[in-house]
Amino acid sequence: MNSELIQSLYSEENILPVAGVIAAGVAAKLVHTLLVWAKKEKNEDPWNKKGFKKISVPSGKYPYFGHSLTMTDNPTYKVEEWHQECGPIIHLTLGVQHWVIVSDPYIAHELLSRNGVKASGRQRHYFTHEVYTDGGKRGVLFNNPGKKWKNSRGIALSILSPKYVDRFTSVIEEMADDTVKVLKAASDKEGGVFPTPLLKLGTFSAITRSLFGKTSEELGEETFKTIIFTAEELIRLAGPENDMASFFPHFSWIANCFAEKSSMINVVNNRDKIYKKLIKDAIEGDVDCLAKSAYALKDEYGLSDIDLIVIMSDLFTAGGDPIALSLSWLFAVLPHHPEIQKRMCEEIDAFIIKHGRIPSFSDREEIPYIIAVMMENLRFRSITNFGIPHYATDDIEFLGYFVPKGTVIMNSMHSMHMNPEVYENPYQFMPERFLGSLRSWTTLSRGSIEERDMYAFGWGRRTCPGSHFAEVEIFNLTVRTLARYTVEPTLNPDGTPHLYDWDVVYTGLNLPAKEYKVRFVTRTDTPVDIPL
Ligand code: HEM
Repeated sequence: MNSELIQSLYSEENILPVAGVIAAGVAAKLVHTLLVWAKKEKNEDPWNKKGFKKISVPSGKYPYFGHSLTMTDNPTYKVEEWHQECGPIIHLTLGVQHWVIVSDPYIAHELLSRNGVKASGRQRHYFTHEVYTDGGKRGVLFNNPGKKWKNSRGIALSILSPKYVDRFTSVIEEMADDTVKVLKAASDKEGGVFPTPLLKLGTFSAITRSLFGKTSEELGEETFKTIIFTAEELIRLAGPENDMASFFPHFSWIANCFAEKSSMINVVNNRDKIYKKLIKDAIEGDVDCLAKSAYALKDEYGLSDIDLIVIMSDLFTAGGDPIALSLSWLFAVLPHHPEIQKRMCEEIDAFIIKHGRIPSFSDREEIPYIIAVMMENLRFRSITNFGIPHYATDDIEFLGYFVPKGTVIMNSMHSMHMNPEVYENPYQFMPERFLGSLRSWTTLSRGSIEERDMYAFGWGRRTCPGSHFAEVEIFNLTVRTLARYTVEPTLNPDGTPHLYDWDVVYTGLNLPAKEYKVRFVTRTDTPVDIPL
């Protein structure tokens, strides 16, 4: 939550404008608003329904503004604190919105998966609902469940399934090599590199190649930049800061002054123009790509050209950032654990000695330690705060609790992955905890709760459809880096290592690593030379 904006809603400057008459009017409206709200609060309290357990309300709740004034700029840590105070299920209020947040996987499963029919909505947000999905009519990411969403998600699940994605194995491997090459060159040039931006370019390029048959170079700098900018703007505009009226509807007149309506319209216009051309070029071109497959399925799923545009934009937007952020966390963590890195390199070397080549994704069972490190990395640094919030489209009764219709339901991803009831020594990076767990991320995230041991891909009917693509990309970039290089701390002027602390930057939906630098150092102990 943007605390400056919230503070400004509270500030005298905003609440009592200078002109006396306006001030009186505003004050009267404010009093009226608070009276109406107080009366409503008193009359109806579904949160204290008889016969149900009460969901704990953390400290720091103020009249009307609820917890919004105590929610810090980094809600991940604040929510973790609140879970420590109140337990694994908490009830926050932010203005008129009620949020239930869960840090226990079994409770999340009961609420979000077993009650999936009622708990799989997306909240009405001015930008995502009215503008981006054209009134809730299109796409996968922000659309509400219904026939259109089911069919859009059906197409996404089909084209992102192993059957389709594995057609691009060699392309994804080649593109991973390109990214590794760029990282190494940047590291050599400056004596260290902050990998996130280059990883983003690499993964966005792999996605455009798989979706539309064109790499970033083939698309041209201008178009590639516009796609990335559009995706990043979209994520920014989808944040709660841009929907203050739905938190504080009585103050929508102030919130409207802050709303960036023209940016919202621009983003959607850009989206339509770019993706229309990308899809057209893809279906007319000779190169195999996922947009072509989606186009071929379009009629069967009863979807129009504009539906396809929104689906493609959803996939690009949801897919690029998390892969790069997760890899960036891995490269931030590895220099702190040379013993882990050594074991990863030894495993890759043993595979290369046996097979004479770098492992492919289909060889994953032969390199179980690397698979365990990738899992531990997703657990140790969740790349989203709360996944994508769900919304109760009906009243839900579960495990003796009652969650009223209209509640925003979230899984506190970080708190869940750091829950000591679930993971031993959760603050330690310990890949061993996942050794022996060789199931793919897709099987894991869609499997039974008893079999799940990592929760990064969300819940129930809305589970991430891109988990296979993500796993293949992260696998290839990890293996193809460590087959040639180790990830080392940068050096201080006196030659001593400079290890960066790892910390997060809060950016709304995602949790990237704060800027750090590492060196990619050529290994001298590889069994054979694997040129790039
Ligand atoms: C490490 C990488 C990734 C992580 C951790 C991740 C995580 C998530 C999470 C937590 C959700 C929300 C699930 C929920 O609402 O319960 C989600 C949704 C989604 N993800 Fe991913 N994701 C990743 C990569 C990808 C990729 C590569 C793609 C596509 C190419 C993708 C496409 C989507 C889409 C379209 C949705 C919306 C699904 C819906 O609302 O029904 N994701 N992802």
